[in-house]
Amino acid sequence: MSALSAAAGIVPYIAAAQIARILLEHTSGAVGAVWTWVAVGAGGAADAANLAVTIGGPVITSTLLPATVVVVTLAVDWRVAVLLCVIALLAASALRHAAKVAAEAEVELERAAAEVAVRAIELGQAQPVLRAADQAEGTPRMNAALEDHRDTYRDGMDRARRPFFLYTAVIACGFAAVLGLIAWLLLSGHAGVAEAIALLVLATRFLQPLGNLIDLIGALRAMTNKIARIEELLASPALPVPADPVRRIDGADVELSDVTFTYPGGDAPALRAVSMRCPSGTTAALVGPSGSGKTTVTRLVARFFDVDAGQVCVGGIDVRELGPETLLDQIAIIFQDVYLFDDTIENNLRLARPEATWDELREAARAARLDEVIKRLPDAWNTRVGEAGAQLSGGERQRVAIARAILKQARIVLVDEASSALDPENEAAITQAIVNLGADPGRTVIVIAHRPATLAAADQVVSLDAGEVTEAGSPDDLLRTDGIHLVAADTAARTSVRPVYIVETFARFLHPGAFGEE
Ligand SMILES: Nc1ncnc2c1ncn2[C@@H]1O[C@H](COP(=O)(O)OP(=O)(O)OP(=O)(O)O)[C@@H](O)[C@H]1O
Repeated sequence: MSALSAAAGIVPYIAAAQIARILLEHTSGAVGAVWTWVAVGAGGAADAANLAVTIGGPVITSTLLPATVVVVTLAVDWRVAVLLCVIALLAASALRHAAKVAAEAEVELERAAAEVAVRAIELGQAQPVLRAADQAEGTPRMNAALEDHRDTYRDGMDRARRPFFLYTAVIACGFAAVLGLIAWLLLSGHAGVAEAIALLVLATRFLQPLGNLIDLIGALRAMTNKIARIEELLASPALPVPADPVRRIDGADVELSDVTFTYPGGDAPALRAVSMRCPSGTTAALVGPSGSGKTTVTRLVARFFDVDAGQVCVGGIDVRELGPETLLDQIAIIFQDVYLFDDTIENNLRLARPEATWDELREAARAARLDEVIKRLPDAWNTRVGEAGAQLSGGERQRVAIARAILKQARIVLVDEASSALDPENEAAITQAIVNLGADPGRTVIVIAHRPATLAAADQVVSLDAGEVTEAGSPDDLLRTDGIHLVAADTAARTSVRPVYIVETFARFLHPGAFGEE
């Protein structure tokens, strides 16, 4: 057979393969989903359908194209077609195994990656403290933890990669076997040159997309994991919304009656039979050692969780009967670490009420003692605060949050007072800002207090320990009882100030006359 006729002979095969490729590259939907299931392993039909939509095209090309090539090959030589089928089955089974092992390794890998990221952020955030202790590169414990998680991450990467080598080996061996078979067919006279070349082209078209599946399977697995995480999040039960929610709160008093609450998955109740009442227009200071339940009280008032027993009422209405927006419209929460957007001070404030007038902005800033900060800034209200508000100190950021709460006209403000050491100016300003917050007769403030001045300015102090109320009363009442020691211990622990100093400072606030300061 001349070279010309051999070349002419393979044209129909190549044309058939190209037509098949074009057809398959434009096929979508169900077939892709079936093959995606094979590739993804235990992925699930719903995920497969989702994935077929997004990366279905390449998957179809990489899977249906080889299937069609097998059919075309069958017309040329059944033995090569059978061998291709065997290779396809072995490859599918190797791929399923690889996907399963990779999925298991990836869970471990993601946990380690998250841990490494947290440690790295911690290392960055703790730089001031570490530098002060001449340990800028991290404490040995910190570095050991980082090293440990890095090793886990490396192991996970290796474990996830290993099974794919098996798949590559199957494809490579398969190609060698096909070459051998074609050579034997040619040499034994079972196939002519044209047929042998056509079979070679078909085999290449068959194996090439199978090789591409390795890359696709990684993308598919990553997507499946992400979808699983989103589904897990969406599956977490929402708090029940009343069929006919109350849409108006008239008062601002907050009352917890006999509240017992355990966090989902928690072993012990975070609060046990806690009762406290904060009349409208008053400020209640929560104190107690770490883990005593102060934050939990504020979370329950904002209805982040529902109580197990008892009742939380706002304006006399059980928070479970209120529409979620109605409650959150009335509440402002000031966290210890205030997040600010990398925008101007003005825009960071306007977040609370975009339509606020300039007078309202200025008044909120004045009450929050933010005006003096703004005056010092190079562009006053137009100064950008930097990423996460990095241009401002922690105390100044908390003043921005207080100004936001005032601007929002929230009737209930929940404050977790900054516990980090503040300079005297910031400390006095924040205390004054919290006092100003509570000065509005229509507003109730619940503050997790870490400073004597804040305690002294409150209308009542509620002292918690191990989820129970141990003391409650006016600051004066508390001073007369042992409660002051508890307050002193907690505040001292947080501020690294000697308890005796705290007790004395607190007493000076309440009874300046006794210290000759009147
Ligand atoms: N999300 C949570 N899941 C499970 N348990 C939690 C959760 N948050 C807090 N707890 C537990 O509930 C108890 C009360 O915690 P809470 O944060 O209210 O205390 P706290 O007095 O505010 O402490 P701190 O002053 O350290 O912030 C603690 O035992 C704590 O471990």
